[in-house]
Amino acid sequence: MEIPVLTAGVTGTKPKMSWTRKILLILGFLSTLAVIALIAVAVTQNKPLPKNIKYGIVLDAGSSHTNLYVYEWPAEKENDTGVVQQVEVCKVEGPGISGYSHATEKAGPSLAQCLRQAEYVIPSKQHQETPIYLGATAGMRLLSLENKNAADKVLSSVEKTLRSAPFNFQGARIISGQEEGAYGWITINYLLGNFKQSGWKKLLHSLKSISETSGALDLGGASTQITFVPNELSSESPENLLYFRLYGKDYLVYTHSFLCYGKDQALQQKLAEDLQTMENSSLLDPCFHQGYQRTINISDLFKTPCTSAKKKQFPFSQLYVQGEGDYQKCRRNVQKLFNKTNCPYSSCSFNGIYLPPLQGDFGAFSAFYFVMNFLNLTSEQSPAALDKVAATVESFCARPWHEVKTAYHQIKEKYLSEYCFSGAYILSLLENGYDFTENNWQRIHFLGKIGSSDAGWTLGYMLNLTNMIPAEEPAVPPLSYGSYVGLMVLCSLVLASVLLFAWLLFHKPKCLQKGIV
Ligand SMILES: Nc1nc2c(ncn2[C@@H]2O[C@H](COP(=O)(O)OP(=O)(O)OP(=O)(O)O)[C@@H](O)[C@H]2O)c(=O)[nH]1
Ligand SMILES: [Ca+2]
Repeated sequence: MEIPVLTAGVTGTKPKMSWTRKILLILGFLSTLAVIALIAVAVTQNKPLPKNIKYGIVLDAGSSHTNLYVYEWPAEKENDTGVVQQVEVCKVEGPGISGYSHATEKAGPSLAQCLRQAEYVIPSKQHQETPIYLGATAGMRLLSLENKNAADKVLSSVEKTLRSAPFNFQGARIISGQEEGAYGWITINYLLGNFKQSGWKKLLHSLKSISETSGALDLGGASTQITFVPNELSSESPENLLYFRLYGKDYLVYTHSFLCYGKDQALQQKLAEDLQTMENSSLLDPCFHQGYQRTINISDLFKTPCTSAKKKQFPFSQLYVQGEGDYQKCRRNVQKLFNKTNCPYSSCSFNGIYLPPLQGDFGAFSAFYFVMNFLNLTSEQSPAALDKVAATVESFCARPWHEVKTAYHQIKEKYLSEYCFSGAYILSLLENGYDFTENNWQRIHFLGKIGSSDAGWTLGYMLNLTNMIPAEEPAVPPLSYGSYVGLMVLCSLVLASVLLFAWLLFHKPKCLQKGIV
């Protein structure tokens, strides 16, 4: 076969460029141009569009107080997981809305300041399209049991105020304990990115068959919720089972809300129980620090449906609580709140409520977090073992009140005085109530926030009401923007190199010919 470059090298005369060579050169040039154009088009065409932000507002009308949350998300990514995030939280001054039972018309106006804050955070041209929801929890559940008329008036007052705000009012209602548990579970799993798994993570999970979702533990002032996906499917107690289809996957979730077992109502229950055996008005209470004193109106103690069954005539109208600071005694005292004698199912938590065997990791938030965080027991790097947690609460309870007050002067006295009781109550609820042991204790992760969003039921509630969690997995491009552009560039470079190589092979330039001759 004749190789033209070698012939040219031997003759030494200036070669005249052949037609084929000219064509190859033009082709090479055009290919390079095409590659450059290809890259330019890929980059410009797929450049993310400027963000179009949407907003949503949820008010969490809890038993102890109301919080207003503002969420935002990019409009074009509505159905993706993990794109909604909290941008603002406003704590409403004063008590929770159920605390306005004697001045119902003041419940709505109490929210005005936080609504103004939301108006400030959300651009005014988007006010009208921003949905606003209010969900009331255990405080209002109790009020409606105690005085339905007052509860309705409180909700009307709240609705009137929310309707007068410039947002798109979507409703103000009491949510059920089941909903509260379920939405808390949705919130944390959405924020942890557990619903939608892509590529390798999905494969890894199916190979190891590990639990894909995290359970949720919520401790409020008036109720507490436990929600998780159990290992075995059981239809023993259908009212505790919920079915969801999210992003193309089925979930059968166990949930239960214990009304009267939030930490404030639990304390009321404990004091009401203590009163039953008292002969005078003075109570030496092991759950408060030595030197701490509190006076409680007996009529207030028995107002709530959580204690009303224990109401009787007492020869005194006020209860004088004196702290004793004895954790072990306090634990025994608190333990009595969990009745484990009767269980009509294969397994129970307490008060005859079905509880399947615990499964997987749990995210524990609200007062679980406030209390454990105060006691420095929330570290994820070195999670404390159960005995260390108990020892920490014990030594905190043993500290005299004057010392605690001086050491933590910046903390509200109401919160500070109750950390000892709350620590003992949390341990009792988790250990005696739900049967957590030293073996699975470290699977509880105490968390206040996930990213910028508070752990709680509100985000899950909004995601559900705005249909932002689809039942089926939305069709998404197989590659992300970055990988797509990267792949385009790589293919183009390979193409260009192949062309260049081919050209060099068939039309070796002069400079490369010397060595051959
Ligand atoms: N230490 C501390 N306690 C708090 C804080 N915020 C609220 N609490 C208390 O923790 C308990 C639970 O608070 P939340 O989770 O807000 O309860 P809630 O939503 O009002 O009550 P539910 O309607 O039962 O859910 C209550 O006793 C509150 O008084 C806080 O920032 N620090
Ligand atoms: Ca709550």
